[in-house]
Amino acid sequence: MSCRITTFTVSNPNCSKLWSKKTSIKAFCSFRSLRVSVSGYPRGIGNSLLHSSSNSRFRLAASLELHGMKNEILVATPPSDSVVVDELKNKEWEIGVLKDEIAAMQGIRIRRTPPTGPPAHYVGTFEFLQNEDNTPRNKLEEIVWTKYVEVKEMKEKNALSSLKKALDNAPPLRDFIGSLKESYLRTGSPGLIAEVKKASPSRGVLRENFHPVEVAKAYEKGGAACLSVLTDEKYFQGSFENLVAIRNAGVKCPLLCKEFIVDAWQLYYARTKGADAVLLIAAVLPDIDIKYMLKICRKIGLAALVEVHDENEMDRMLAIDGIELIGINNRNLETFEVDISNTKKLLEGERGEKLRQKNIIVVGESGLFTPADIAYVQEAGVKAILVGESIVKQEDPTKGIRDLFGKDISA
Ligand SMILES: O=C(O)c1ccccc1NCC(=O)[C@H](O)[C@H](O)COP(=O)(O)O
Repeated sequence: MSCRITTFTVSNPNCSKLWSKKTSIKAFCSFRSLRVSVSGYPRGIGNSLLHSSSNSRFRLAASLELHGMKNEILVATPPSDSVVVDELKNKEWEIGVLKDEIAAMQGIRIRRTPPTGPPAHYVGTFEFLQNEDNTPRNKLEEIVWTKYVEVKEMKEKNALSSLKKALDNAPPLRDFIGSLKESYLRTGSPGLIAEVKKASPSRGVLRENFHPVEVAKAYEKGGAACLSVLTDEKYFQGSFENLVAIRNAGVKCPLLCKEFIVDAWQLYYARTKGADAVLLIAAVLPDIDIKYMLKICRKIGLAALVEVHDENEMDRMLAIDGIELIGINNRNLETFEVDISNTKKLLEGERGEKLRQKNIIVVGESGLFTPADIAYVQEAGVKAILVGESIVKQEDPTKGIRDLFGKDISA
């Protein structure tokens, strides 16, 4: 597929002598990524604009027509010592775009990277100005794009090799799934994963005077089997400091690191910070990533809560071996619509049968406020629930748990 360049200017006088009237530019697209090649360029420099940039410095402004859309592109050639790094970044981005193509084939709508270029704040060889296709289509996609950049930066500060070494000193693992099962047997009600969550994109701030350790202790006192700790800062006002603080405060409930995992590096990071379990979202991760991440979780001892929201995601996860815990989210993370009948819908018929055959524990997630809600999802087949808003908002979260179940589940 080729693209037409409608205008270009060479704006750096230092390199203008390298250009002759004969110079022409072609742009090629593969998987919607862009390659620019230059002909009529002096010999020995090569005809790829990117590769030749190590020998000269110049800027090229071009307006490209791509898929019938105008894209304003600024190609800024950096000093030669950063060319390799930038080319690697571009390659990484191209791989991300390719992965998105594969994910789309599995019905995944969330794109991991902006399709027409790296995010606007990305500074590399290509700097694409914002256009419609480069804007996240919904909040979940925005969170994922932000997380992708965030994780890249974190990885630069904490190499995987150091994280692997740090695993030796990580706090001892607690049995996340075992605790849910034990609670279900003991209380006859779904085991509670109580969420330590200050705010959310759909509900804003849920608890003004938020003291994560106090909330965690109150949940434990109220009979929670496990805790879910939000670690995302930008959208949930959570943090890894909260996770560490709760762990260090002597809370015994196993901890789920509630994070948007887009890279296996995050699994190691979560473990070094004291997590016993992680969340893998099927709407975000293609099957190949889920399988790979499950393998790593097993290797480092983390339990994995695999979250689905619709039939397609449930069927994809039922086809993957080794999943022990599936969460059905009643909240659509693209629209924020909450409907607890989603849990029932996904547990009906063959799907429910298959889940039972595979001994998978199902967790009902989001939008649970009353004993009637708990009874409804339990009747549908869940043996555990994940609850945030209805209990974190209560002045006394211990009492919040009692009110939610309509009974004391602590004894
Ligand atoms: O809660 C949100 O607004 C949200 C937005 C985007 C992605 C994820 C989001 N929430 C994660 C959850 O699903 C909930 O925190 C969790 O299931 C508890 O739900 P709730 O009891 O309704 O607070």
